[in-house]
Amino acid sequence: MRIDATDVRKTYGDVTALDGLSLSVPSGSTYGIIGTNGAGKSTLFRLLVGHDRPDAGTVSVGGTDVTEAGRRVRERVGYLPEHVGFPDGLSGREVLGVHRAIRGLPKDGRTADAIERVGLTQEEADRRVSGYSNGMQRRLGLATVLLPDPDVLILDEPTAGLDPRGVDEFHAIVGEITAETDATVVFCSHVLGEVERLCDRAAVLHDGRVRAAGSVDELAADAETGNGVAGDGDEPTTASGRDRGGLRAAFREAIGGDATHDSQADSEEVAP
Ligand SMILES: Nc1ncnc2c1ncn2[C@@H]1O[C@H](COP(=O)(O)OP(=O)(O)OP(=O)(O)O)[C@@H](O)[C@H]1O
Repeated sequence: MRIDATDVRKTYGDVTALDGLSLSVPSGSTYGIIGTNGAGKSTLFRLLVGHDRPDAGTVSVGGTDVTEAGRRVRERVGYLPEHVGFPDGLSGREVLGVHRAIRGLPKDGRTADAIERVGLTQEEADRRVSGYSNGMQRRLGLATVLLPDPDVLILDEPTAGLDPRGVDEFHAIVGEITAETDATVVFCSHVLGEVERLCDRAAVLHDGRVRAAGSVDELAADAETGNGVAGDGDEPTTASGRDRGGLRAAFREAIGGDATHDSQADSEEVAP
């Protein structure tokens, strides 16, 4: 399913979170959103699943306007917010059972499948979530969004706080999903190498607007050759900027050399 956001504006009091943002995510792509803190990534994701409404502009998933038919869209979308809380008294398996029931999904073994898919052991799934580590909670969160076999996955900083093994395992899960299904996967991350590794396309958000978007190769190559901000063309370029960390250059160029944000991106680039 493709995703389109057109001229989207969203304010919270005096704060403009999204300032005329437009973005197109082709069906079946793995799309990385990179941006500075406060760029509007989480706001965009909330609008994509109808948890919030734009002040202006339109957001659609699979051609369906999210503002008009949010519930229908959410049936096909798995959304993992940045912070997920689970009731302490329940086991991981029970949490999944509640999610399955709320979504009206059949009891057909999908809970056990989801547990296995995210790398939780069946024994861990029977433990109370109050005793889960951060990594186990992230895995459980991902399992909840995989339950309905969604057409679209929207993941808000899914690897934040994971140790290197957890990050690798998350990458493997995304790799499996993209290899075995035609799901569209959109996630945001501060780790540019992760976006380069996993995504075919990416966008740079800054101050509530898309500053650059396109195939990862194209963005990286354009930044390296000084061709300026890339458009959102369909064909990747042949030059592979991936090998040379070119996405970092694209990010720098897109946010206009803001020194504070730049150093943050650099430091997080090397973080696991
Ligand atoms: N519910 C809200 N109430 C008030 N301001 C908000 C709200 N949600 C977001 N904002 C503001 O909107 C701007 C964009 O926030 P958002 O959380 O979307 O950014 P982000 O790119 O996800 O940031 P981060 O990388 O730090 O998670 C910020 O200035 C933020 O303070």
